[in-house]
Amino acid sequence: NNPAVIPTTGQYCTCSLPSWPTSTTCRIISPLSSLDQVTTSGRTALLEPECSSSSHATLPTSGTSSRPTTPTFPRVRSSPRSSTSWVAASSPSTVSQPVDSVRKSRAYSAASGCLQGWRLAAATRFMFDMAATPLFDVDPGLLSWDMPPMDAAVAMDTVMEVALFRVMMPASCWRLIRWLNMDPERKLKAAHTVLCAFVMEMMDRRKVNTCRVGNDEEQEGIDIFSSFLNDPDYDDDDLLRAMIISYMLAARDTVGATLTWIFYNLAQHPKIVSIIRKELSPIASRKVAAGVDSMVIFEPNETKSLVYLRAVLYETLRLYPAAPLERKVVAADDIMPSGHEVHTGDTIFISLHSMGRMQGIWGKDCLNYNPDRWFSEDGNKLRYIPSHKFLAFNSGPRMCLGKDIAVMQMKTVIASTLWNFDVEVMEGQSIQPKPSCILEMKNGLMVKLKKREM
Ligand code: HEM
Repeated sequence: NNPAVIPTTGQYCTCSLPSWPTSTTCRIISPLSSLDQVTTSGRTALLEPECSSSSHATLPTSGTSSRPTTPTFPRVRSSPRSSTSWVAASSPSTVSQPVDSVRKSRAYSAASGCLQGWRLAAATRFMFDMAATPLFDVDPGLLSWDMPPMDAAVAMDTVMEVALFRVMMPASCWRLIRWLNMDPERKLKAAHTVLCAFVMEMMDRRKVNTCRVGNDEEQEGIDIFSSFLNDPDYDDDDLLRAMIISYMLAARDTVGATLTWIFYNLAQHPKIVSIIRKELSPIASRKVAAGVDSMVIFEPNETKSLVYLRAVLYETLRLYPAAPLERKVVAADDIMPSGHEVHTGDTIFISLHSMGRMQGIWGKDCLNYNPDRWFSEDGNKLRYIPSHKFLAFNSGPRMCLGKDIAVMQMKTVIASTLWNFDVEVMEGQSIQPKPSCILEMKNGLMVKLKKREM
């Protein structure tokens, strides 16, 4: 309705993600344009909204290969704490080496030197199991004691890596590479084979237990795979397999990356943690009264009504959108509300990462982590924010189909973790985003979990 006017071409915003493409036809267009009208490929327009950060820079216009410098993310300040129950790390699924200071810390030695293996295995395995469960209602069991091989999880990492390459490259380029069977397309092919085998196995395991379900009410509570099995449009196994792989890719790293940013932000905002715990308290008390003694686990239906927790999720996704870059292709010539002309075949990149930090959209405190902004004036209920303003789950007909599942999964994980543990981010880590289609932390996040005394 009131698009931000971005007057000049060729600006590049350094508070955005690193490794973004510069393009010969690089242009800047308002983010509040009508997204429905942009959909299929050709020239590239870079939709890089104005940004409120002081790191905003102007780079030379079209035709340059210059890139913005990587934004510097804060280093985590040290905080003196001694007792450690155990050490955990969330996302990303591939972490190279633990940071030196972390390796030297007491926590690391307490974990008998196997922290790195644990980080890699647990974060990846947890997210994989979590993504697979609503899909198949089959637990792949990656966290079981015998630590089965996780080829499918590694294959998914490869797919995400190559996805970024494909997003940045013109289709003709990666198609040629695919035809020549060279990397990264060759790696993608191998990963695809592994994923297909995994999905086939899960489908076979699941089909054994599947029964037909009828109306919507009966469908409630069934896994996603079963709902496809009962749909005559998906009676082709290849199509079904492709659909399931899409869901796995859409579901795993988005939730994993968001959880990481949530715990990172909460560790710096103890007041917000207290408010979340206050919101959880009545549910936890009921459970304790009913006889739960050690760990209080929050079930999905119990977290539905937790509005403050939802606001925390949205606030995190505003500043750290799991899918930071939307790529759209213009279906028909048009003029955007901002006055920018777009032409059939133009490719448009929308930086959700920048949009979440724009003063024109979120106000003067746009860079502050403040869940209260999501509440109505009286502070009682969540205010309506249109999806074209808060684009983290996309807007229009291609909106995220897993939004409710994602919110439910994240709420249960955060509620159960925060109620039972104090989460402390370990000192000395370099917090940086990773150049990827998903806004993951480059080095993961190391935290100490200490059982709360209650
Ligand atoms: C924090 C969590 C998540 C975020 C931020 C997120 C965000 C998004 C975004 C931005 C898109 C649009 C992509 C595009 O077209 O460019 C999308 C699509 C999609 N998402 Fe999610 N997603 C999340 C979790 C999930 C989960 C858990 C599932 C499945 C269980 C899921 C399933 C899908 C599917 C199937 C699509 C494709 C929809 C279509 O093209 O019609 N997502 N998601």
